[in-house]
Amino acid sequence: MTTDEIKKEVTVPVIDFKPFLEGTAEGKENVGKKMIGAMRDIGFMYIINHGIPQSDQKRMLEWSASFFKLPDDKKMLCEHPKDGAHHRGWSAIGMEKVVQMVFDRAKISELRQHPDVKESFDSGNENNKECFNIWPRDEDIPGFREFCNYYFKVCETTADRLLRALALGLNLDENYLLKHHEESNNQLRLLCYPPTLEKNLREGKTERIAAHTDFGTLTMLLQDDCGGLQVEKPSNPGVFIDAPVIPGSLVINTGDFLMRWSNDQLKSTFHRVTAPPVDSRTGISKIRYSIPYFVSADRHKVIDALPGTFSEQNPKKYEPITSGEYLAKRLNATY
Ligand SMILES: O=C(O)CCC(=O)C(=O)O
Ligand SMILES: [Fe+2]
Repeated sequence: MTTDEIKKEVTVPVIDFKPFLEGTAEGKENVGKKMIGAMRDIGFMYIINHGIPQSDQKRMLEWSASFFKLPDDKKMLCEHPKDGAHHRGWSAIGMEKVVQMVFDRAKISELRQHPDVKESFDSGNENNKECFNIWPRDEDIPGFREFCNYYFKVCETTADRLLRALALGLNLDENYLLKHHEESNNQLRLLCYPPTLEKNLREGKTERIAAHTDFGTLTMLLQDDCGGLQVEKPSNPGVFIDAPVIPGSLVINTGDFLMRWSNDQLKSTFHRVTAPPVDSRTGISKIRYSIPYFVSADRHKVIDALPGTFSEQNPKKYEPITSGEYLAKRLNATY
């Protein structure tokens, strides 16, 4: 498929990353400008020709399916800690409720009465001793840990390239954003949404993932062919458009931290997962697998509004902050 053919079908822009990978100064800057344009307009984009082999994407989805098919007693051995800040390991259905900017305990409990119908498994940088990974036993799923770590690294390389493109698109030094992403604080999340009654999803009686924004710098999402991802129209709050599956692509979206860092010039947009656009004959939406990779900045480096995002007419809106301070506040409200 070419970008022109895809453009007719979708509203979230499709950006071809190939010119960046080819490496000419002009090609790299053009891609960066398009990405920044998408982040300013809608906060979401598809990236095609991002450099992650489709065979790796396919294998990661297969490993994810194998993991979620393990019996619960095996998955319990790598259970996500109760401490909300340690985002590693397996979360059973109903453990997590995505809660948007609510910090009041009573209110969070109330919202959790309608849990998101999903299971997840989180892993991160294998060398991080503080926020260590929590794996299933190797004998229960041999090769899983190795492949997750491999795919994590592949995503890391791609994330670094995206950050370089974005810096160029902002007329900054190519390494400007990378210098804030040296610790690899990223998170690989395997998600499994079990078969669910479409009627309940459409009527909002159950949620796959409720409308939310992501916390960090940016998210790179791989989705299987189920569908159901929707993105809020910035021009029309409350109205969501479908972000249909484009095989082999990555869906990239701005996170809240980058929005703040850009003095709100780049949008972190609400998105959710609901029933796929087309009704099935059974009335039951098939299982959905998706794999977001959350890119986060170094925890202890202070950020202030990016150069070029503020002026006398458009002053800085926020105090300087570290990513650690910012994320701690957000994560504690989710778990
Ligand atoms: O499952 C999806 O496609 C979306 C996941 C998502 O938005 C998230 O985990 O933040
Ligand atoms: Fe998200």
